[in-house]
Amino acid sequence: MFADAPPNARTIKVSEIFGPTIQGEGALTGLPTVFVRMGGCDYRCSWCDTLYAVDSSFRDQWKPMSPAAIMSEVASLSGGKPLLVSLSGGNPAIQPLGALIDLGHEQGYRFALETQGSVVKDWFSKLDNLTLSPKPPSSDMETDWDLLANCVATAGSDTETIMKVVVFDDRDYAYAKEVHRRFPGLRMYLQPGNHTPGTVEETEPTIDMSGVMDRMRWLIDKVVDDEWYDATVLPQLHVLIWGNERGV
Ligand SMILES: C[S@@+](CC[C@H](N)C(=O)[O-])C[C@H]1O[C@@H](n2cnc3c(N)ncnc32)[C@H](O)[C@@H]1O
Ligand SMILES: Nc1nc2[nH]cc(C(=O)O)c2c(=O)[nH]1
Ligand code: SF4
Ligand SMILES: [Mg+2]
Repeated sequence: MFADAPPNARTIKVSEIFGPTIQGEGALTGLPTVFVRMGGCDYRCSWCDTLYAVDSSFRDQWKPMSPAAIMSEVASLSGGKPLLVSLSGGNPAIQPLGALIDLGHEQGYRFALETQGSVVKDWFSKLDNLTLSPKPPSSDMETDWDLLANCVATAGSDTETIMKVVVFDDRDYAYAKEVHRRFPGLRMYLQPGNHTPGTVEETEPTIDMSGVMDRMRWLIDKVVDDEWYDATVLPQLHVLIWGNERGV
């Protein structure tokens, strides 16, 4: 299990590294990317689609890795050619990722990170792209608006920061509008929720694709009827292609 260096302050807990695939969500949708998924999360969203990187029963599958070991695996997947690396989780903001980003940048890679905005790190300013995905009411999580604003401020102007809100219902839609009201300068991405994301027992269940499509159509109608013309509505492209499959 501990093939890498023993855990220390710079060791990163990794659930999985996979790709290249396409980025399936948000502003970078369609771009070839290698994913590095960190283990552990300070949230527990009711509909989380990656419980294997959240629930502590999977902890022994999260491998402590050094930045060099992670970049070596990324390079072996990409054939040594620099590309976009997407850092996700779990909440990747819990991990010490500054040295990893520095090392990857030296080698020509670019870094995007997805986080809910509940933990702020000074290395956010090193990222090329930051996707903040604050959680709407259907998740059963509470938003700390000050922490979210702090994430935006810490990332600064050299990082391209966007907001991506998952929407299941009318209350979630109203929440997304509130995010936009508070952060009018940031592009808003609306992502329809997948209500069949799996459980701790079954991490790759059959997806209700027609239900996901129904929600996508409902969300498009909602945005158009509301004349919210600077919002971008996008499905989880990888989910449309591969359903709930892991590692794609
Ligand atoms: C699994 S999370 C990991 C990163 C971070 N913890 C976060 O939530 O932003 C990556 C993205 O997947 C979204 N997501 C998780 N479960 C989902 C579901 N059932 N339907 C649609 N999007 C989902 C999250 O909202 C987030 O935008
Ligand atoms: N292809 C692909 N795109 C993604 N965008 C965000 C993902 C995530 O789970 O964070 C994800 C993922 O797991 N796969
Ligand atoms: S914050 Fe992200 S990883 Fe954590 S439980 Fe919610 S969706 Fe899952
Ligand atoms: Mg996912």
